Amino acid sequence: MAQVLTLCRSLLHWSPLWVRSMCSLEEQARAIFAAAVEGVQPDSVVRRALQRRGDELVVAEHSFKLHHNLHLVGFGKAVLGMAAEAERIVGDHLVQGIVSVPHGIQETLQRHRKLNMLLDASSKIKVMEGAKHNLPDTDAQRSAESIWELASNLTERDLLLVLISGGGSALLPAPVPPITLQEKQEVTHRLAAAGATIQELNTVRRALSLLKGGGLSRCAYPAQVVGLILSDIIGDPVDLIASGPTVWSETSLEEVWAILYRYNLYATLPLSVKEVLNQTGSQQRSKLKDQPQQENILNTVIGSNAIALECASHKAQELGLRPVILSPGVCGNVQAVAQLYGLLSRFACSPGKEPPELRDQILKLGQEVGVGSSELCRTMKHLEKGRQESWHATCLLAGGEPTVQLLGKGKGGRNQELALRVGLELSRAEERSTTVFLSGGTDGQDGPTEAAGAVSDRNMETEAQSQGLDIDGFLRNNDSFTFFSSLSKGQKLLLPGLTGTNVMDVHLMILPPPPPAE
Ligand SMILES: Nc1ncnc2c1ncn2[C@@H]1O[C@H](COP(=O)(O)OP(=O)(O)OP(=O)(O)O)[C@@H](O)[C@H]1O
Ligand SMILES: O=C(O)[C@H](O)CO
Repeated sequence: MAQVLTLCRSLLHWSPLWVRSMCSLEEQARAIFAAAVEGVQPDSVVRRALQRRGDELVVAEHSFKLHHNLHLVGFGKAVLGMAAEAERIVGDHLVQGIVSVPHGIQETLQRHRKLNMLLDASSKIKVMEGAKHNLPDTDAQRSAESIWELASNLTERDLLLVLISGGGSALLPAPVPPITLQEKQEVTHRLAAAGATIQELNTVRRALSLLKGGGLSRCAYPAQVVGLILSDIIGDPVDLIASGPTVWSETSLEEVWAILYRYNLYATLPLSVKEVLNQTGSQQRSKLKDQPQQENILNTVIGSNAIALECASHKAQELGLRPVILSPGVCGNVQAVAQLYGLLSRFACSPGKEPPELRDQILKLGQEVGVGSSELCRTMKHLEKGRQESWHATCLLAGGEPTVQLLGKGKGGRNQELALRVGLELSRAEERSTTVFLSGGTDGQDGPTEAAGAVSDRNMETEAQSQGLDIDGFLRNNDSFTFFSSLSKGQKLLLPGLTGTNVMDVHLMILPPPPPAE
């Protein structure tokens, strides 16, 4: 008996190694990324969020009576799949629905055989495509008008399910008159081109729209409104994702003007925009009278980067790795982010004790890229333990949306550029680590390329040199896609195809333990 127990213990002890030997670190990294994306698929997030108990719908522990009183609207890049799943769950009580989705998405989903993300031929939901190239256009404006009309005809008997995901702002344009669509488009385009953040952009969008900033739920009053939100902004701010059409928000005019001044737009603003902003103060006072309607609104985040990282963490564990989640809020310059990952790899791979200055460098850099010192200290503790447990590799997971300063004319994306820069950090580090790094966009598309991201490791530079590829030149030209397409015949590219979801980017680094110190 004792022998059997010992055998079982040793099998349990070594099974991770056995599992690991089944596939390379790179294959494991790819499988973990796939699990992150799988966990935030539009259908699975809706399935987790909507519970059906007879004629009752339960969302975030709130229960709603269903009696053929359900209406559905949606806008965003992932809402077609969300709508298909919602209809599978509560379709028998659905009266009507309208979703505003990107131009060409039905054809693309058909092509990728993502049939579960498409509506049945007998669906009660009308699909309206628009916003070519992610820009609000007259098609999207027509969809917004139809959604407005549906919402404004509801009564207190009705329940409006609102499906929201990234890209929703462009798919629901309803400029406050006399602002024209073109004028609104011009303001947002100029702000984006001047480098405004999504938070700044959507703060301005809310002030110029009838439906954003809670306008849709005001319009649906006195119906109950349930917003199911797939987040694509760091920190999951429900008032800013798709510019918060179901979230009561009081526009701070000072903030809006400050943003317009900051990006030098004030002098050249269309007159209509100035007129609307000047009127906003008095409109807001009248909206305040409607405040009790907030009780009719439930907003819940059903998918986010943090959830994707949790799913990735489970997969890593299944593969016998020691997962640690650094943060779902990595932002800032891609160069600083790459340096941070380089330092964390050094930390994990230092035989014995890490160099004395390393901790301080990591904490300092963390501040620049949105990672707090408590998150970093917790992660370093985990990595330190990994150095001692010499048979388990650690899988460090993070997510967010770093930024790239575009100076060149090449083809690339922030994930491929990050993978390239981390590859360089690993190649040029003194420690000979076997760390593998992966960065990928959960939507399956990194910048204007067909790849979602790429994988890199310490051998990248040597391989590039042997193929005559000048890494620094590719970086200067922001040409990471061309680089990875040429390196090892494109084998390091991450090519999942369109995923149908979007919770920003996922970064993961597999850190095998260093050889024991002599
Ligand atoms: N050549 C390039 N190299 C590196 N990054 C690039 C390049 N061209 C574009 N980008 C980056 O790609 C991003 C735009 O692509 P994409 O549409 O995938 O991102 P997004 O704005 O986050 O959209 P989504 O929210 O749908 O993911 C911008 O952050 C831009 O800086
Ligand atoms: O639609 C939008 O506003 C962006 O995707 C952020 O949510």
